[in-house]
Amino acid sequence: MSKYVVALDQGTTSTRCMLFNKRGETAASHQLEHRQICPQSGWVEHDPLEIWRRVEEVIRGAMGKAGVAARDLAAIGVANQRETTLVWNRNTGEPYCNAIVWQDTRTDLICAQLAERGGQDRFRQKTGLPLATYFSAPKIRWMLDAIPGLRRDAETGEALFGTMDSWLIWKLTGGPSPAAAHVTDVTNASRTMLMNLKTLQWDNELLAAFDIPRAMLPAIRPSSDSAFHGLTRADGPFGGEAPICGVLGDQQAATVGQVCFDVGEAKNTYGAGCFMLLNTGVEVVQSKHGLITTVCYQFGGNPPVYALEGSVAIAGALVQWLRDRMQLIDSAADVERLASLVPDNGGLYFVPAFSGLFAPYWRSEARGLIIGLTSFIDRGHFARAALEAAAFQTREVADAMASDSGVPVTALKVDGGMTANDLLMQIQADVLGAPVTRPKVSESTALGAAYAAGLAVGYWSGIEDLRRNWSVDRTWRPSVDDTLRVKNYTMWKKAVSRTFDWIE
Ligand SMILES: Nc1ncnc2c1ncn2[C@@H]1O[C@H](COP(=O)(O)OP(=O)(O)O)[C@@H](O)[C@H]1O
Ligand SMILES: O=P(O)(O)OC[C@H](O)CO
Repeated sequence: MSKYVVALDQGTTSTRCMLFNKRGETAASHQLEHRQICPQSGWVEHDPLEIWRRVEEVIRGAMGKAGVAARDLAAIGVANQRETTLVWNRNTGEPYCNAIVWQDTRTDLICAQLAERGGQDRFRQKTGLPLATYFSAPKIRWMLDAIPGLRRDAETGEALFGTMDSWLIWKLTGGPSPAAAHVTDVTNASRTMLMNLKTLQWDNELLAAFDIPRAMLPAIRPSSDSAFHGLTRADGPFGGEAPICGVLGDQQAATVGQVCFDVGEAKNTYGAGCFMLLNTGVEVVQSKHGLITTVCYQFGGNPPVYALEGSVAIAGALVQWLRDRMQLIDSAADVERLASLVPDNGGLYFVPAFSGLFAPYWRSEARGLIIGLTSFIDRGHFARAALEAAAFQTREVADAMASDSGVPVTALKVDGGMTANDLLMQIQADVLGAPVTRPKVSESTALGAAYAAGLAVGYWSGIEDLRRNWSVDRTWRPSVDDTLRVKNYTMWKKAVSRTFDWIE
């Protein structure tokens, strides 16, 4: 019997490889960051070959720490930053350019032109998404327009498009050998703006509207698939053949890792951004309050399960910005120590609209601001305001979820890199006025990808097995009164309104 299921979590800021046992416990883990490339204002890129090298290193690192070989693995699951767009050559394996990251706003004009007919919600009925720079289709279109010869290669199928899952699976299964798998799963496909949410197929009307050739697109598969997505190559980083049977966008993976399998169950993940997903079952529910509709998961031949999502572009990325660009702190963890030096924000609000504002506003012309500056403000207030920004943005999407579902958020399951920050967790409970619970395995994204893979090969027999694995690490309860909570949130909303209409 195989000992472990392995998960790759290719995130916005870093890549992890984690091995899990049957109880969902971590047997080994290895993680590496990659560069955030910002060539001009509003542009964010990743180097696909650098990310592939990180993937190779973390796989070898985690397998080495656990002392296992490919034959010890029951299955492989992949979770990935969603929407980030890559195009590479099938014959050479060379990317045509850097990946355009989900936070990148260069496609503003493409989106605005498409919205001239039908408005921002022109494709929402089919895709669940507003026309926004966030999603893949405008990014593919930008590449097709900007890179000489790419459209010709795309039309013949020599140029391949993929989100990060497709790229990594193609590499792991031997690309550029002709046998390499060019696939994606329904959750990742639902973020491209090219898939019809109901048919789970690429949609001709959408392809025509964005002018994207079908020949460059991957095959769409279930998230958990016993007829696996591909077999790893013996000469690759796993050092042997193992089946890739689980693929999920990272936020959907975290929803699975947090065992939100019932309608009405939700989780919030704090990574580079912040993403709250609410399981809405097998029905497509359209939001009236600025959320998006997305495929949550599809296990084998079962009907897909959908979710409402509140996507916040900048959360942990703001902490990283304080570290790398402002050099206010040496490590992300330092922000907690600095923020703990002050009892409150001292009247300072930091709205990190670096990529415009996502949910619930969808304002691409907004830009970040810091407001409330007085001579009293010091570095501690900056750190505190940066943490509060994640908590206030989460409150806004929680309010939108409550309005859409008619049920208030009375408790929140959380995970992701930022939840290591205990002060942030207390701030979140205070801002929300509801308890916040972190599970023992806070790497829910990797765990969810492992679950999808393990379910496909019978390593876990069903979702009841997975539910038994979930347990509480710690819960934070609100510690401020309602008057203060309302006052602070009102000031936050006022600060947000000042970011609007900044870009002409
Ligand atoms: N102790 C901490 N306090 C605040 N933010 C943190 C802390 N540790 C990590 N982060 C932030 O969390 C993010 C990393 O979380 P992770 O879940 O790995 O994200 P991703 O999947 O986006 O790469 C980074 O943006 C980092 O700045
Ligand atoms: O890499 P993360 O965890 O910040 O997640 C990024 C999201 O998938 C973007 O939609």
